[in-house]
Formats: sequence, C-alpha cells, structure tokens
Amino acid sequence: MLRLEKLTKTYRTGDKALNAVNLTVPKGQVMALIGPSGAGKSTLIRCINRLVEPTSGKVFLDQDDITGLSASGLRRMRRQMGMIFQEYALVERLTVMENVLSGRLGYVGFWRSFTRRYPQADVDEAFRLLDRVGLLEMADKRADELSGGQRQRVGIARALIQDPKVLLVDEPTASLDPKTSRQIMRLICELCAERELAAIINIHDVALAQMFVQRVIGLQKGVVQFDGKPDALTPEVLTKIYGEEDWKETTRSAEEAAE
Ligand SMILES: Nc1ncnc2c1ncn2[C@@H]1O[C@H](COP(=O)(O)OP(=O)(O)OP(=O)(O)O)[C@@H](O)[C@H]1O
Repeated sequence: MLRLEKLTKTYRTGDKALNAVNLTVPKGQVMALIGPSGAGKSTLIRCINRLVEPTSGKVFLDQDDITGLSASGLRRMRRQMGMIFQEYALVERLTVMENVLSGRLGYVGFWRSFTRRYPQADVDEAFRLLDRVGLLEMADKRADELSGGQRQRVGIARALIQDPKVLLVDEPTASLDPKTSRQIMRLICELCAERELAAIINIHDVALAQMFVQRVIGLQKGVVQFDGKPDALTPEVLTKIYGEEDWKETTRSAEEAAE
C-alpha cells in the first residue's frame, strides 16, 4: 500500500506544484492521475521515489516512511518502486535482454553490475517477462531497432524485473498511436492485476484512462479536485479539473465503459 500524507512541493522558483496531497493507493489498485499541464502530475510521481525532493509531508510504502530515508536506505527502497517513462529511457545500443536485466542493477553487487554479469535466476526471469510482454523473439535485438510500442514493452519488463510493490508510470502512451496505446495500457493493467501491484499512471488521455483503470485522481494546481471511479468523470467534473470546454466527445458513458 502506498500512502501520501500532506505531500507538498514548492520549487525554488516559488511554484507550488503540490499542496498537501493526501492519497492512499491499496495493493493491486491501478490509479490514473489526470489534470491540465502544470497541475503537478509529474511532480507527484517523482516525489514518491524522491527523484524530486518533497518540501514537506510524508510518503509511506507499507510501513516504511520513504521521506525519512537516508541515501542508502532510499537506494534500497527504490528497488520496490518500478518506473515506466514516456520516452522509455532504454539504453539504445544495448539489447532488449540487457535493457530488461538492467532493472536488476539495484540488487546485484558492484562487480556484477560493472561487468553486467547477472545471476542465472535473473536471466531466467528476464526470459519469462519478455515472453509475457510478447517480446521473446526480440531478446537479442538492439533497443534502437524497436518500434515505440516494443520499446515500452521493454520498459515494462525492466520495471517488473525489479519485483516492485508499486509502479510509477509517467505518460506511458504519449508517444504511441491510439491502438498501441490501448495495448500498452491493457498490458500494464493486466500485469498489475496478476501481481497485485499498485500503480499510479500519469496520463493525458482521459478516455483511455477511463477504459482501463479502477480509479481516477484529478489534480488541479497541486490540489486533488476529483477522486473517484472513471464513470463519475462527468463534463461538470472535467470542467472543474480542466476548465470550461465541450467534454461530451471526450468522456465515455458508464454503459460504454462497462462494455
Ligand atoms: N524543476 C522545476 N523547477 C521549477 N518549477 C517546476 C519544475 N518542475 C515543475 N515545475 C512547476 O511545477 C508545476 C507542476 O509541474 P509538473 O511538471 O509536475 O506538472 P504536470 O501536471 O506533470 O504537467 P504536464 O502535464 O505538462 O507534464 C508547474 O507550475 C511547473 O512549472
């Protein structure tokens, strides 16, 4: 379980990106984070694993207070938080297999990580994960030979080989076509269900979020404006989060969502 208590971030420029956000994401729940540009979505995701240092407030993963950890404690804790990025963040000249195995770098000792020699159990698990994300045949290909959708599948396998408790996902489909976007969202949600993983997905595409997640959080100016089920995202709620617009074509009705 992930719990945020009054999480606040004020950047040095004075921008208050998060304002006392309280949030609990139970084990196995996939939650979409929506909101206009500048609402604080990326900041929220990055404050959880302290890529951005919160100004105040606390983040708990199960019983552990992440905000109170020393540098070495934080390194260990980050193993439990898998991250998936919009631009995949793969090492282009390495193979698919090597990219997936790099998710184990937080676990193996210095010498193994330096020489990139991984235990056989890690290699076996990497093959299993590549099979699960549909890339077994691509294990020896270089990352720069893959399509965007295939790259994101590598990014997903790399996050999962960490054996995380929570997935932090930052705009996973922003660089993908609509069909591939659905496939990637479906895959992330299926994997979270299989592994009882909590996930927070920062996503701009409201309709896509509605199709796949169980819960949506709407952020606006660093404050939670909406917390509920996807089919409760009415045009009125979207106006509250994003401002005045014709939302009828954006949202899916409850009946459609149930299909
Ligand atoms: N490194 C930084 N230094 C100063 N201000 C920042 C920094 N990063 C973000 N901000 C500010 O914090 C606020 C929230 O930004 P953030 O990137 O978290 O929003 P977002 O909802 O992810 O936006 P987008 O959807 O455009 O990615 C904005 O006002 C932004 O200008």
